[in-house]
Amino acid sequence: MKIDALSAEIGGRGVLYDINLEVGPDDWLAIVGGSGAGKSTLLRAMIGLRRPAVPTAGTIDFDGTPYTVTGRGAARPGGMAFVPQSPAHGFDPLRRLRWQLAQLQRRLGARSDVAALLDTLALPDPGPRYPHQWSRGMQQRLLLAMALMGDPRLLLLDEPTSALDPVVAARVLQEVGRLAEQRGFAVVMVTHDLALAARYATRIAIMEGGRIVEAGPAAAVLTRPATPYARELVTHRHWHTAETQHVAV
Ligand SMILES: Nc1ncnc2c1ncn2[C@@H]1O[C@H](COP(=O)(O)OP(=O)(O)OP(=O)(O)O)[C@@H](O)[C@H]1O
Repeated sequence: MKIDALSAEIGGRGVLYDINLEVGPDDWLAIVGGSGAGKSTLLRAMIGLRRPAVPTAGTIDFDGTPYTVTGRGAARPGGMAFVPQSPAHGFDPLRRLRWQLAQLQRRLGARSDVAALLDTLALPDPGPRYPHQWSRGMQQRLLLAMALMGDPRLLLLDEPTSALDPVVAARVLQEVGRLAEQRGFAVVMVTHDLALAARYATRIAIMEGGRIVEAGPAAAVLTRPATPYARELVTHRHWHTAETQHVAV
């Protein structure tokens, strides 16, 4: 994916300014930054969602198919899957999980082995349960399984571990990494947690005030931060990165 000069606003107020970003087929990009920096807005723009933020400029090219994000009814190409931050935004609360899984399977055709995916993500068969009868963490993992059922080439994760305890979070992200390698998809992950980005991402983009203030290979951003905000984020930490072990800063 290549994003060129993307800007967006909510109710006339700018929330993204001149975003330029590339994600390669084998990348795991972490978008890091404080609350309100625009991380979720950027992720939503990537997948073509035009609410609440409306893109006002820019183009996005995915897999060689450029699409203008500003046009009305701008259609995004297939091949992307999005897992929202809150499971409440992913499920119909009044339908059994089993029914929701079956609907998706029907729509996609039998592209993935659902039982194997559930097993990989340490989930039982949902049986007759409704969404509220599963913990938020289980719901979030089920949304991830459902995103992977469509065999995406790009998986977009918004705060994927926010509902998970640290042990489960590590296991889930490890599985995502394994599946990404096995099935050949790229990952874009929004997170507050720079340690998480350091552990899994190959590239890191740091956002502040709707702008990307720094982006590059994870090891470079973590060891040689060029901007004051990035320096503040990474100072006095010992990071384990996907590329290097024990990068001492
Ligand atoms: N529904 C909304 N209505 C009005 N403003 C919004 C809405 N959603 C987001 N914003 C504003 O857009 C800006 C970017 O928000 P966004 O959620 O993208 O930030 P974020 O970096 O993902 O934050 P967080 O880490 O807290 O989720 C913020 O200033 C936020 O207040």
